[in-house]
Amino acid sequence: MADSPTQALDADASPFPDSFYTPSASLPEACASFPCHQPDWNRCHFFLSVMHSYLVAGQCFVPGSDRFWGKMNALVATSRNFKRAAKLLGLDSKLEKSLLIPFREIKVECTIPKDDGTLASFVGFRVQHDNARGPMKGGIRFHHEVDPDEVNALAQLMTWKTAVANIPYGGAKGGIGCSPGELSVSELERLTRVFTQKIHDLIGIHTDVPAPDMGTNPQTMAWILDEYSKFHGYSPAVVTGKPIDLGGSLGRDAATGRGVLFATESLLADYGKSIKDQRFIIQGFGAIKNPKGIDIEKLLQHSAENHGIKGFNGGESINPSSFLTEDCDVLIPAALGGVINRENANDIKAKFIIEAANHPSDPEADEILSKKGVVILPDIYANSGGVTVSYFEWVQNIQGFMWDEDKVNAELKTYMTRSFKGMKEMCKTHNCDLRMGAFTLGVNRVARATVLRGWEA
Ligand SMILES: NC(=O)C1=CN([C@@H]2O[C@H](COP(=O)(O)OP(=O)(O)OC[C@H]3O[C@@H](n4cnc5c(N)ncnc54)[C@H](OP(=O)(O)O)[C@@H]3O)[C@@H](O)[C@H]2O)C=CC1
Ligand SMILES: O=C(O)CCC(=O)C(=O)O
Repeated sequence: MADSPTQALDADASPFPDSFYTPSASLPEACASFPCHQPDWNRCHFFLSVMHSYLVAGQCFVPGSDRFWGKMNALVATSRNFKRAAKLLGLDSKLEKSLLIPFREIKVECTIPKDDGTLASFVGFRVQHDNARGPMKGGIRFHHEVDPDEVNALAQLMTWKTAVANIPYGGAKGGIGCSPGELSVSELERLTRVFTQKIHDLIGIHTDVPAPDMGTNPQTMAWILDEYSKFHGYSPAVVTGKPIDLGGSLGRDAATGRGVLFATESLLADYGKSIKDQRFIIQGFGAIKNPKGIDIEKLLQHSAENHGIKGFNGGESINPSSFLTEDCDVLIPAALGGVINRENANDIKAKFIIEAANHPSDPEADEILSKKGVVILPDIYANSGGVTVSYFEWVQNIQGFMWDEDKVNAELKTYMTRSFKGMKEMCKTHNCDLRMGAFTLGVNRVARATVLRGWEA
């Protein structure tokens, strides 16, 4: 994987054509644009293997990389969407480059004693992508698949997402490559505290404000808050998604999901449809189906009591590998990135895809799905409810005044509805799909703020 994704993105520094670094350069296409001018799969396959040490893995689809087949590198995919938006907006190329390159990339080693006394080392990342519109904002992920390119892509997505939501933030994202399920609570606490010790002077209330993401939760935020406060004094606004007892906001826990609900309502209303008439697939809770509907209360209760959905009698279990391509009207991927790609896009039966997860579909899938007439509500709008209520939490902490839950939810609805309208207007202006509508909305706001702040050193 690329240690420095921005370096990997700088195609000027390489003898290879731009197309070689783009995700559309599938192997045969890359062959055609290669110096050997030999559109031969096997020769290029060999050549790519030999060049492994020169080219940066993950950016150039090195054979053997899990990014080669099907799943596109997250940073390449995100940057490609950004570049399409920059083109639609007619951005100056220097401004475009400046918006793409992250403000700061942090990589730290985190070693902790495990409960059995042995040592375990992990790598933690925080990529601070852009702060033109305000403090950088974004979650911290604990997951075994965390890699620098993906953290970089997620940080970039946060920049456009906060701009789409029109909240006064930039974008950042962090992560530690670990399997949280295999660590005890005390090991997770030590890991979180060591990570915080390594980054505490680079985050802050007006600099960079972390929050939960996959594998982290309010308890993780409480540890970060406590560790940070040892260095800087008690500072609840330094993280959001905290437990309510430490200044967390009512409604933050459910905010991402509630935002997805408002987003789905807006989209379906646009097509003269409503939620109650649709059949849904929601990824991220386990693979069961019931054509008559699932009793969510019972499922939640079963899951809490049994640590998962296994044994739930209100539905039949299905194969996780065919889950996304089951028959339905609305598909909501709500777990990992890259799950909808050129390998399965053709088999998707849904008419609408609501991206609750970050970057669940890549540009190759977008192209296939658009030809099939599938409408995709993009992540940087669809899942922006989480960071929007994080903003409300930060505001409450700074004001020292707590809002009631009805106010939080009502404000969230106002923000989600407003962003939907803004995104649709951009679709009209630029004659584009919803993904580009959201990207042009976000990128344009960040570009304007950047230019207004000026370039004086
Ligand atoms: N938290 C937030 O506020 C926001 C999160 N997001 C995005 O939403 C997505 C989910 O994040 P979040 O809800 O915080 O994460 P959580 O860790 O709370 O939940 C993730 C869920 O996904 C399941 N899961 C993990 N791996 C897979 C897999 N390979 N296939 C199917 N399901 C899987 C997990 O199951 P199990 O526990 O069994 O592993 C878990 O139930 C991410 O893409 C995140 O970036 C977006 C905006 C805001
Ligand atoms: O709540 C936040 O600050 C960030 C949430 C997040 O990581 C996301 O929207 O992807």
